[in-house]
Amino acid sequence: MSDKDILVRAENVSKKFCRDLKKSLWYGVKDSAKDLVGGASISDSTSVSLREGEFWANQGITFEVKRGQCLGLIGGNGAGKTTLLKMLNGLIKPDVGVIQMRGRVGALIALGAGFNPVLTGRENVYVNGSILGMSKRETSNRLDEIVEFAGLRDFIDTPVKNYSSGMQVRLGFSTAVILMHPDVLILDEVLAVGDVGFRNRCYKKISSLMSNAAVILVSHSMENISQCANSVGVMQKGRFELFGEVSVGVEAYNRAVAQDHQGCSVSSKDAKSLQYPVSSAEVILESSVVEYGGELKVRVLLNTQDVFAGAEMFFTAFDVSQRPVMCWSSTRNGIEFELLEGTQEILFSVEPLHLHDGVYSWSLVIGRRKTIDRPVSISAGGNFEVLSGARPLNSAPYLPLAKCFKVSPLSV
Ligand SMILES: Nc1ncnc2c1ncn2[C@@H]1O[C@H](COP(=O)(O)OP(=O)(O)OP(=O)(O)O)[C@@H](O)[C@H]1O
Repeated sequence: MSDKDILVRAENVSKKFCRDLKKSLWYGVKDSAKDLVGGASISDSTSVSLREGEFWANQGITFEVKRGQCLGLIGGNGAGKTTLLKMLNGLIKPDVGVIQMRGRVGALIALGAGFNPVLTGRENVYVNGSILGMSKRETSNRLDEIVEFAGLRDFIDTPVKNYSSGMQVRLGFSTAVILMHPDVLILDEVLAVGDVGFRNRCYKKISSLMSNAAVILVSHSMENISQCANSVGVMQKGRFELFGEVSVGVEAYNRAVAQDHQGCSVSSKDAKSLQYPVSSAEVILESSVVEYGGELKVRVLLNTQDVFAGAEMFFTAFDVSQRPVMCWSSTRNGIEFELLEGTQEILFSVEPLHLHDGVYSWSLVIGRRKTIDRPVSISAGGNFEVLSGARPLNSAPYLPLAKCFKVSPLSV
């Protein structure tokens, strides 16, 4: 691959923001005035140093993405991923460093990015086409494909302000990919609001686009990152903590999350995770680090508003690619139990843990047994790590046993 195939290049890029709105506005006025008078240079001391209230949202970012490559950007909330994408797309400019983009850039960074809410979907596609310098006929030639891919045939003449967030993303993605034929495609987490079917179509489209383009993808789903990316940048506090192989980056990220979250709690406000009669739940692993062959002790604190008979519990572990590698189920272990009314503690241990070295994510689901129509009552998740005794991992998920299982009421 020659230098011509490098479509994205960032060299020592840094961006600072100010936490205080008033100061931020004042600094903005001062910087603009300075720009007008002489132009602030990269070595300008106000550019490279922080003033009161400022912080680095991105610092010293250097990387390249070539044609045919997909870079995944991962990191916790506020790590600086979106800020970097905005600089790559030219929405904001770096305070320090240089960004070079080659070819046409298609980006989906915010919901409905670039769409005029009062115009219909169709009108927005034409507006986007004319911004790209396309004739009406050229846009018309691609409109059918855009509408088809977005699955919005019945809504293409509806104003975009009446679209759901998923519909906005559908049109945004289709326009960015099919209308623009981008050389560089930049995608933020927004795809997450699309339904599973549309997301799968998007990932297929991204794979086919990659033969001729470079893709930069931000996602909190390690499954999506593992599926699409062939290199990864792990961001923390605006810097690349690690840059390189996907599996190494995902594992490092999961390890950091595991240290942060040994347990997980959900309250009744989290309607997706919790259903009547459970009003709050906390799931705690006794230790987030377990030896190969050891046991994983799990403590669940539940508050239920009613007796919940015929309950069933699943504890599933997933590897870095989000493939299930172990599934423990109370029913398979011959355990019948019911949730009591009020506060209670459920203790159980999963063993033996035949998982090789690495970081795993887990999910815990309690549902009503055999009722598929109301399957989930609580669902929670976090991470744990297995140490020592690396052994080959069976490709099929395995079903461990329970050493003990106990439900006891707790007085509050
Ligand atoms: N316009 C702005 N003014 C001030 N601070 C900002 C601005 N935009 C972003 N920030 C801050 O910069 C930091 C990085 O934000 P950014 O949106 O890049 O994080 P992120 O990694 O994309 O997070 P998430 O995963 O939650 O989307 C955060 O502390 C955020 O509050």
